[in-house]
Amino acid sequence: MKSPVRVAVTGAAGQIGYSLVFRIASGEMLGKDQPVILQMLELPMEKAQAALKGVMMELEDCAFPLLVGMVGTDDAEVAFKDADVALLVGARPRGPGMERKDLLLENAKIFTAQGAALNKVASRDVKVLVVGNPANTNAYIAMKSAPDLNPKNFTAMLRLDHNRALSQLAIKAGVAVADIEKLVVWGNHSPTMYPDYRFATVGGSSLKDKIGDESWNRETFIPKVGKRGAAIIEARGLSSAASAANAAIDHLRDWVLGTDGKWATMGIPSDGSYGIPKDVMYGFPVVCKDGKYEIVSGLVIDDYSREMMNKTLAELEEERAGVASLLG
Ligand SMILES: NC(=O)c1ccc[n+]([C@@H]2O[C@H](COP(=O)([O-])OP(=O)(O)OC[C@H]3O[C@@H](n4cnc5c(N)ncnc54)[C@H](O)[C@@H]3O)[C@@H](O)[C@H]2O)c1
Ligand SMILES: O=C(O)C[C@H](O)C(=O)O
Repeated sequence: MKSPVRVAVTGAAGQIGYSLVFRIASGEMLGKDQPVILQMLELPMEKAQAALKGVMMELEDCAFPLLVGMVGTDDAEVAFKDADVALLVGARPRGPGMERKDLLLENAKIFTAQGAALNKVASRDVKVLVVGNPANTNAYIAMKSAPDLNPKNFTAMLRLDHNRALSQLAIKAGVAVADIEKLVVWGNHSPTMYPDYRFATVGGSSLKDKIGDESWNRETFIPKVGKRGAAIIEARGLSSAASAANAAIDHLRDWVLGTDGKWATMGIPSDGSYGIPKDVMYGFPVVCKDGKYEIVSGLVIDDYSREMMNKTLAELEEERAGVASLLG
């Protein structure tokens, strides 16, 4: 029996949390042979704590063999104590008519405090995924608030965008999602993101050539993926939850267990690759192995792609400037 992994989840009683914690406890994220201890954080308000208690009762009622411990708390230092994995989901979601960046200052304070708590009590190898919006900038804030942890331990969720793009491409090309490889979504988790299938293959040949429709790429595909979150809010009256939880599971599973040479998209602090300034939390194509990610290098960036990558970069830099005063 492997020793248990401590998984912290913030906002565990929220919509995404409710779709997420049961799948973590069932072994879908870290493997069917990996015991887990769930350390769940919720706001100190009575209603949030009562809801968390209810989630924990349901977790108990599932009798998951891999769930060997549970903590429910309103104290970040308790939730993050010795955490090997931390999913930072808890934040205010946007409603109809709002952009993700409207949440910037409101949510920034949460991630400053949580970054500091991770810095203080989490495992030195903790793998952090920020889901709460604006996810890239929140991840940047948490990273900067945890000076004793390796910045590479902090990531932002672009995987939902990656998965959305995969499905749209599969539908357009009439192929199976599972047969598409080498897709990337560059930049920010916002409508400026750049889903890029220039390198994508299906059964080893070019997906771009198979689709052969550049105006669909620019006028339909890119905006559709970029605005999918808003379309879900419009349709459901609530932001995406099950698909977001699913993407979080995919992101961490790939990071921990590896991608077997395949590409995934992760929001990570730039190392300067592709002209993206160091430390900007940006969506890159990565390959994961042995619990580490590496940026896929050597991709040719054409003029249109450069323009798109710069546009999403400019937005991230603007968001970063907007929270600079909080980072001291
Ligand atoms: N990156 C992505 O792809 C993606 C996708 C979907 C949603 N999101 C974002 O995820 C976040 C959560 O969405 P949701 O639909 O689950 O929202 P929700 O309101 O249903 O749940 C959020 C939960 O977090 C809790 N919470 C708020 N502040 C907290 C704090 N400081 N500490 C601990 N818990 C806290 C709330 O009590 C609530 O239970 C939102 O910011 C949303 O915009 C991101
Ligand atoms: O769009 C949102 O506000 C929620 C989430 O980021 C999404 O992409 O579905």
